[in-house]
Amino acid sequence: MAIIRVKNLLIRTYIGFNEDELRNKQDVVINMTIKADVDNAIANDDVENSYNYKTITKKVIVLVQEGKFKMLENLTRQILDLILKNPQVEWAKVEVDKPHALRFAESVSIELEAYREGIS
Ligand SMILES: Nc1nc2c(c(=O)[nH]1)N=C([C@H](O)[C@H](O)COP(=O)(O)OP(=O)(O)OP(=O)(O)O)CN2
Repeated sequence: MAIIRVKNLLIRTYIGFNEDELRNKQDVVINMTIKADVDNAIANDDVENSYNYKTITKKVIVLVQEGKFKMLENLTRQILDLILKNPQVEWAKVEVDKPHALRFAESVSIELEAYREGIS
C-alpha cells in the first residue's frame, strides 16, 4: 500500500445555496489522499493493471465541473465515494476548499475520510 496525494486540484463549479452562488460558478480546491495498492506498479514498472492517479483525477474533474452542489459536505462526500469505488483503494481522505466562502476568512474547507466498504 502507498499513499498517493493529488494536491490543489483547482476546478470551477456551482457550489453554495445563495442566489448568486446558484447562478455563478466558483473555484474549489481539492486535495485527495488515497491509500492504494501499488504492488503491480513497483513489481512491473508499468501502468497496466496499476492504480492510475490520472484516471481518478479526470473522473473527479468531470464530476465536479458538471455537477451542481449546494453544500460543501455533499460535494466532498461525492468525490470520496468516487475514489472508494476502485477495489485497489483501501482508504481515502478528501479536503475541498471553497476560497472566499466567508467574507472575513480566506477559505473554508470540509475534510472527510473513509475506508472502502468491507475494509475496517
Ligand atoms: N456547513 C455548511 N455551511 C455553509 C455552507 C456549506 O456548504 N456547509 N455554505 C454556505 C454558503 O454557501 C457560503 O459558502 C457562505 O455563506 P454566506 O452567507 O455568503 O457567507 P458570508 O460570510 O459571505 O456572509 P455575509 O452575511 O455576507 O457576511 C454557508 N454555510
